[in-house]
Amino acid sequence: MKKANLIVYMGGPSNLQEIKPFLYRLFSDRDLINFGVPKFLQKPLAYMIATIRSKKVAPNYKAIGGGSPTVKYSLEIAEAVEQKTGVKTFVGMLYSEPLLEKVAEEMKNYGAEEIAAISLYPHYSFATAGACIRDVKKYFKNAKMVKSWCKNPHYIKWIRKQLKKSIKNTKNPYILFSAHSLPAYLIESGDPYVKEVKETVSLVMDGLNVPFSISYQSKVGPIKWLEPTTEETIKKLGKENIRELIVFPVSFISEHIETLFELDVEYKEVAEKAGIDRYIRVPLNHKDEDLITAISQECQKLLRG
Ligand SMILES: C=CC1=C(C)c2cc3[nH]c(cc4nc(cc5[nH]c(cc1n2)c(C)c5CCC(=O)O)C(CCC(=O)O)=C4C)c(C)c3C=C
Ligand SMILES: [Fe+2]
Repeated sequence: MKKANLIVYMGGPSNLQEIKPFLYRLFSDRDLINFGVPKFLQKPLAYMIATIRSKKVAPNYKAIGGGSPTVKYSLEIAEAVEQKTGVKTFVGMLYSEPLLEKVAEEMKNYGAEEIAAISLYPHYSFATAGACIRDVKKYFKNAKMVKSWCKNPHYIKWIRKQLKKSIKNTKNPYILFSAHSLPAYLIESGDPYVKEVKETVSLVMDGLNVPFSISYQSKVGPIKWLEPTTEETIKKLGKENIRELIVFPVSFISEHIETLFELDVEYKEVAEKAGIDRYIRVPLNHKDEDLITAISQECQKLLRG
């Protein structure tokens, strides 16, 4: 049987022209965001929001080089996983090129019969990894799926290693794990995302004697999202006399708009205004051996035997 790995993710706009179609696909996905309108209105509403939001966020994408590095970095991860596992590794995105729909055709032409699919979200949420699994199953009924990999020892080691490097020359550091937010209605319906983020953080902090907490960033629109927000938490820590703040973007594995702009530009300014002298945002090295090993191991476990 011919084996293949499939890496699935949300994607990102690689240039400014791709922002609107990316946002349209994203807001059309009722599992990612349910506006509470009848199903037939989701797409027209998504089109309206994408039209307005693409203009709002274009300057942010311009500021980080004219597009998102997400697709490029995901392809680099796939290349490294292919080398490590010796198994042909494909990348399919839900909301941008290379669209999963087309990649599934390529995989069928390749003759992939036994497929291990993994999303680049380490933590399971109905909205993210759940949506990836849903779409993989549309094309490959028998694909074996990694649901979540938030406790993989190499993933934990990857975070610890980067954190230790960032803490090295500090005196009284405080670590803030900033996770992507989720609409509160998802958690109320039993979504395990918050629980899984806490599990990762608890494994990472085991034996590290540094104060820490978790906050949530990147909420979109007027509905209720997870709390506390990263912005409010930074302000609060400033008031509590924290002067060295280490920020780790915990639900992400590579750099993108929300690390390079929201954390590095917007929240850096918030921290400065809050009186924090050192604001250290931990970089995400997506090519690191431990991260590649974590993803490779998860795929290998499914294809073994
Ligand atoms: C509207 C609902 C959204 C939910 C729910 C959501 C959850 C969620 N997203 C990530 C990871 C990423 N999100 C990224 C960008 C992004 N996300 C949303 C919306 C939701 N995300 C939007 C509208 C955007 C585009 C940027 C913007 O307009 O603000 C990205 C980066 C994509 C890129 O540009 O490269 C990532 C990565 C997680 C982990 C998550 C919940 C667990
Ligand atoms: Fe998002």
